[in-house]
Amino acid sequence: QPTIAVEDNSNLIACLEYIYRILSRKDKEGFFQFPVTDQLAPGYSQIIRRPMDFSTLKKKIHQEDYQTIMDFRLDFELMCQNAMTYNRPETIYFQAAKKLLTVGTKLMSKDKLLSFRRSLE
Ligand SMILES: CC(=O)c1cc(-c2ccccn2)c2ncccn12
Repeated sequence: QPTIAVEDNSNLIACLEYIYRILSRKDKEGFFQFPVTDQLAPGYSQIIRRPMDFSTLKKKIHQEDYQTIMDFRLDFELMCQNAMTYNRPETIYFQAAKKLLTVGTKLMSKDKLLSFRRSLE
């Protein structure tokens, strides 16, 4: 009776939840908690082709859409880049995105992930 190999993603999900919580708490103004609406940001859905926000990141973690921390990091970076594409550099949204991106990049830096992965071996 062949056993179906089911990936045990529980460690990965616990890691992603931990990283998500740290980053989400950095967004004190709540700018990134939910999808940006065209009411808030005129023309947003025409300019930003792949919207992303913390509520979507969280949903994808629990839907097990992320196979690695790097997959999650790509969506996190997309969320910050969107804000730095739509909003002008002098806006609070652009500056909040830039700060958030710095925190996330440090938290999920390549060397950190590498040493973490080695610690699991
Ligand atoms: C993230 C982003 O680009 C954003 C969030 C918001 C936002 C999010 C929640 C409450 C108020 N504003 C926003 N408003 C206008 C233009 C852009 N934004």
